[in-house]
Parts: sequence; structure tokens; C-alpha cells
Amino acid sequence: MTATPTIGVLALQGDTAEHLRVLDGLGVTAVPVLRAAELDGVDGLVIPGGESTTMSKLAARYELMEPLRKHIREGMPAYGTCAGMILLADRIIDGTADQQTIGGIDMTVRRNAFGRQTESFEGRVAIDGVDGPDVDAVFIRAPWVEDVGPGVHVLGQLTDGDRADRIVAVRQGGLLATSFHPELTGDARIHRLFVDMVKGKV
Ligand SMILES: NC(=O)CC[C@H](N)C(=O)O
Repeated sequence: MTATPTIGVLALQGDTAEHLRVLDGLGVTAVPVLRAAELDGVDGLVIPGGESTTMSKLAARYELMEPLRKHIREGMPAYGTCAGMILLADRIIDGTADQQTIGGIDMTVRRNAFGRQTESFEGRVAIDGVDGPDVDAVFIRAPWVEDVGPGVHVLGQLTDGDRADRIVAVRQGGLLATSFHPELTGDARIHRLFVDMVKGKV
């Protein structure tokens, strides 16, 4: 890898543009990814939020599912937000009958766990590996992590009220996932963490 990594953002559906903007601001080469061949040219991949069922259907249609699995198996770093977290989960609860994931993180993720659109909320979460004040986290029909295998590092949990202890950020090796959307808040610290992972610094 050159000093400036190239980070792809999966562009099937969801808020690809917001991630590209944040990554751009961090001085990496940020490119949308829509074809399997484009995966060969990236050092890491962001899987945005959106609709995980739609994204997995489109991934199948664009013949991306197997290439994505292969690259992740072979060590491509990836960061999934919200629907992207669902796509990186080895197991999901409350998916649709035919819903497939890319997988990679040994975790069970509960889809739409916090409720419907109207129950979307903002909270503050301390993230292991992110210095400074707690991260302002936006949850939109968000999943939470129900359980994790022994190789998964829990990076962040909610602390307030009836949502206390819910796991909302995890890392396993080069794979990072958050239930929330840091690309929407103007706080680039989690993207910076991912860039540092891609660079092999952390
Ligand atoms: N903001 C989001 O990415 C929502 C995820 C959505 N609930 C899903 O199941 O895919």
C-alpha cells in the first residue's frame, strides 16, 4: 500500500456520498465501489447505512456477494455502519427469510432492534480506541449486537436507561462495525480509527 490508502465505499444503496466526503476530508483516496473488479483496487471498504435487505439483493444482482466474502476472508479491512454492520454479521436476528449477509464478524446482530423510524435517537457513546469526548451517535432504525464470539472486541456500549449495556460498536481484526452513523455528525474520529486500521497502525 502507498502512504495514501485507497478506501472504497460500497455504492449499491444507502448514504455512500456522506462516507466518501468524510474519508476525503481525512486525506485518503475515497472511491465508490459497484463492481467486483473495483474491490481489487481498494485497501479497505466502508459499507454504508441504508437498507440491509435491499443491499444484499443488489449485491447478489451485481455479483458482488462472493467477491466481497472472498476479499474479507483474505483480510481486506472493512467498516460497516448500521445496515453495513448487519452485512458484516455472521448471524442475524429478525432478517427477512431470504436475507443474506457477507459475514466476517463472529457476532449476532438484531435488526431494527431499537424499534421503528420514530424511535430513532441520538446518544453519546464512549468508544474504545477513540480519544476525547464520547462520540455523538445517531441511531436510525438501528441494529444492536446481541452476542459476540471470543475473537470480537466490544468497543462501545450504551449506558442510559433501558438501552443500557447494548453493544453498538465492535471490532474483530480488520473489521469494524457500528450500529450508528458517524458520517452524519461531522465527527470523523471513527473514520480516522478505520483509516489507521487500514494503514496497519492500530
Ligand atoms: N440506518 C440504517 O442503516 C438502517 C438499517 C435497516 N434497519 C436495515 O435493516 O437494513
